Amino acid sequence: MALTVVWLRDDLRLADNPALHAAAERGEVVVCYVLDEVSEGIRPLGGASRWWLHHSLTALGASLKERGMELILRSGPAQAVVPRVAAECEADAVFWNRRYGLAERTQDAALKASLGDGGYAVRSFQANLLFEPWEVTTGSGTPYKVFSPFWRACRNRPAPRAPLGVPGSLNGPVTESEDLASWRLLPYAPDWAAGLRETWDPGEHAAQSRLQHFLAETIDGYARARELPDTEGTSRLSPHLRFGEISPFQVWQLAGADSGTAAAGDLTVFMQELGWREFCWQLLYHQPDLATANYRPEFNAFPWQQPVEEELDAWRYGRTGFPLIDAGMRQLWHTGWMHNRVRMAAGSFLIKNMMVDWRVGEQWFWDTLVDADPANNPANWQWVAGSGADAAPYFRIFNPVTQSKKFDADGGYLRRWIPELRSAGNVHEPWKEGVSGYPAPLLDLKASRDQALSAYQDLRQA
Ligand SMILES: Cc1cc2nc3c(=O)[nH]c(=O)nc-3n(C[C@H](O)[C@H](O)[C@H](O)COP(=O)(O)OP(=O)(O)OC[C@H]3O[C@@H](n4cnc5c(N)ncnc54)[C@H](O)[C@@H]3O)c2cc1C
Repeated sequence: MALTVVWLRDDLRLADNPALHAAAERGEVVVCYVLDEVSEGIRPLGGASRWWLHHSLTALGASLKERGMELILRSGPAQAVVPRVAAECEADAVFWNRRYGLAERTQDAALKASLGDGGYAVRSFQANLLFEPWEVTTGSGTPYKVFSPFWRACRNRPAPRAPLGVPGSLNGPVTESEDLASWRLLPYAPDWAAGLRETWDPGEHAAQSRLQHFLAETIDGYARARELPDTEGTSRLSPHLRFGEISPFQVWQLAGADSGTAAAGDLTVFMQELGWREFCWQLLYHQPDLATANYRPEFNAFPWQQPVEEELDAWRYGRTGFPLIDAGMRQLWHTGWMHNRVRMAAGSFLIKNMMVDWRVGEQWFWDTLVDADPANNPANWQWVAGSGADAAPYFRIFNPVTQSKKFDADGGYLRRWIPELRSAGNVHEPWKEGVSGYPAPLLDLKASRDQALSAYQDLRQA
């Protein structure tokens, strides 16, 4: 009897899981997840992501149990652990869905070779991106560096495939599994995850409900509402997509099927956001050190300032004295998520007003976001810095006051996240009236903006 080990990674779902589907079609299945915190080059998860992973694995284990299956948990170097699991359960095949980071691809290629040598059938599948990064290239075969032509080229390709269902039947033997609690993915002493628990419900069922809710309630008006941090105007699918609890194919198809009711413009903008996700991943595929190296090497000469720890903490914990930045950073600290417009403003403030290297902010987001994504996070930080592909122009410095007046005119978002400002008259510029208990501005917006502009101009002329 054929028996396939399905090695899950960033694809913690049963539906639209091509590796699982193909394995179930050939015979018995063992589903396994490996916590690999030791293999070289694999970026260790941040705290919020570890919290998410724990709950996502719990949800997946429960879904498998309903079908009479066990989720097999192992830790250690995947290179050794996966073959061991395959040998223990006397499998004849190992399947997985593709990953796109260099260290991950290198690991997968080595495993494919060694398992193949050992007589196993090994297959990998496209599951987590709508378009394989190597398939979308310019006429001369090079990767796209600008989003719009990249996305146009994607849209000119055959439409993404229809998603697969949950395999009709799943069965297979049980082999030894580690205890999830022993992995200590959840924070303890202190337990800082109360806000995450209040806000999120990880797992495939919750991801599906969130998508349904978004398409029924929120997609109408998305193009405008997505800019307003005080509105639930976006899908909040990002952590579910990050951990593969839902696939982009499922989102794509359901959103497309909804086109009868939603305005075409809203759908186009939403699908374009999924396109940005594809774009970030193709950037990472072609520049694997996206989280550590400037995409534009001329930025290597940028005069970043050595951050003062107290000032950095003021940014991290929402005490800069600029309400939009503080509201965003407190939302992030409490819920593990921040609205996109505020992410851009908070990033711009750190990089351009405080002149701190974008990598410092990227690492903080990596630790604190539940959707911390190996491609989206560095690509967006580099976009804000101006050092990335198709990046914001160097002279674009978000003014936190103008931004909050424009996108949170009545101050609802600011008041929600900054209790000190709840009864302030001028919530956008509290320093004008002096609100007790709320910090004075960390810096002079105009002087810091001029300083950044001059540094960016020097860089251009160099
Ligand atoms: C400095 C900075 C850091 C960021 N870090 C991350 C990160 O680690 N992980 C992450 O998923 N997104 C990141 N983003 C992009 C964006 O802020 C989030 O994807 C979005 O806020 C998630 O909310 P949502 O699911 O409601 O988005 P929606 O508006 O509903 O969009 C749907 C999906 O499209 C994708 N998407 C949307 N915007 C972008 C974008 N700019 N780039 C890439 N994909 C996008 C996401 O997968 C998102 O879930 C970052 C943006 C900035 C400015």
